[in-house]
Amino acid sequence: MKIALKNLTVSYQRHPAVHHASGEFALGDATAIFGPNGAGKSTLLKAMMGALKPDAGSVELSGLAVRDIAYLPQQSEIDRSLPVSVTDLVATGLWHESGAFGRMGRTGLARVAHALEQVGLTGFAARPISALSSGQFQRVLFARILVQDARLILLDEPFNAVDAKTTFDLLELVRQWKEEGRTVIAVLHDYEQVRAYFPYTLLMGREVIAWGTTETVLTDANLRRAVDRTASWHDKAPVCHTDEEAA
Ligand SMILES: Nc1ncnc2c1ncn2[C@@H]1O[C@H](COP(=O)(O)OP(=O)(O)OP(=O)(O)O)[C@@H](O)[C@H]1O
Repeated sequence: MKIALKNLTVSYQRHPAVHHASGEFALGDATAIFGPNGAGKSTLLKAMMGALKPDAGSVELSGLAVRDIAYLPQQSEIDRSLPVSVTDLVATGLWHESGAFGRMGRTGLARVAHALEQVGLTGFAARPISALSSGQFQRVLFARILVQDARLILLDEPFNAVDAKTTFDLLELVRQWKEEGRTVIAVLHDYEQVRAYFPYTLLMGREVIAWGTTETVLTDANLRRAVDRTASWHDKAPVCHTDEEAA
């Protein structure tokens, strides 16, 4: 198995948001993607799960099938007005086993119930998702990841608008996933969370500013460079002429 970026450039209207990123993620461990607003962190995650097509370069996910990848978008990107229950939503994590419109058997129901128990939401199974608080909804999304049983877990700002207790409980799940040998890659803004739970960090500033162990990456000098690089890349940055075009 290998999870790597190879000279990856991802653009919006050909203006690069992630520029020539290369490197390899630590397998069976947790890596934080860190950097200022607009540094290209979400764009990178979306490219990794295949929602955005690279302009150049590639994401190498060898040894992983689509079903092995779980992706949690930012809460602001999820429509919570859908008339579905907590159980319905968590059960969508089983789609690769039951099919998109397949019936969930007794085992599936038991797995959903167990996942809800693990995230502290026993008793919430029948609630509509529209009636949950932000923190409860985030617990439901983590339960969905639990039933999906993915080997690669991509999380985009999973603790935004989530209280301290919920954040702590969900970070403990990240710790559990690491112990189970899963690879976790999360966009985070909280320095302390990164230092406590994420042994590796990829620091972005539209480009890779630094990538390695968290203590070597999160230095004042690197953080300053990430801010400077991001600020100098405004949205009218020149169209990226890729290496292929130049050749
Ligand atoms: N759908 C889009 N269309 C055009 N430009 C976009 C789009 N999404 C992001 N961008 C631009 O790409 C750049 C990187 O955005 P991205 O969301 O990846 O950054 P980020 O590091 O995740 O930021 P934040 O911490 O604020 O979430 C930003 O300058 C943004 O303006």
